[in-house]
Amino acid sequence: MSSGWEIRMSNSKGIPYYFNAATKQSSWDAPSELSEDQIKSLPGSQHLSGGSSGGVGTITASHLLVKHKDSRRTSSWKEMNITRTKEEATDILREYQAQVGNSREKFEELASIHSDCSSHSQKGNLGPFSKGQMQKPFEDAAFALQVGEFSDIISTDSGVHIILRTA
Ligand SMILES: Cn1nc(-c2ccccc2)cc1C(=O)N[C@H](Cc1nc2ccccc2[nH]1)C(=O)O
Repeated sequence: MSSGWEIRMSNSKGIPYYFNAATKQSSWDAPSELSEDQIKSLPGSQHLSGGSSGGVGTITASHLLVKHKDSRRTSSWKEMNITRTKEEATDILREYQAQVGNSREKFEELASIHSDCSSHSQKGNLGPFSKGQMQKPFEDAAFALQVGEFSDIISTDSGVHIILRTA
């Protein structure tokens, strides 16, 4: 007998939630009455990180990148030749961090406007990725996050970043 539960993807938050079509209940957390195996067998389980769509150990994250003169690529969709220093880039990103607080909406707004990554066009969303795909400092920080959590400022060869894990 089906429990009526299914897993859906929240478009506004970009993270999965549990919905029961019979009772119309919805919850960000897995229903306590379901076992791990039952959850993995629910309709929509591919939305769970590590589901069939992304493979084992796949997460989804967004980021806001500020490049500097020592970045691997010193141009972006915004600027042909980025000359700010790493210290200046970090100060800029700290200001964005203060404006974002814990707001995903504000983060996406600022990433869309200010991120020096071409993912700015997707509100900073990089899509799903597994270990071994991103620069190591970025991967380490992103995989250490819980879904919905922001990283502190981290540095890669591309510049300085703030990461939000979304799935
Ligand atoms: C890894 N990646 N994904 C996208 C992307 C994803 C979805 C939609 C559009 C662009 C862009 C990039 C990328 O490497 N962008 C670079 C900057 C950059 N360097 C990164 C290092 C780690 C993670 C993300 C990063 N983004 C650029 O534009 O110069």
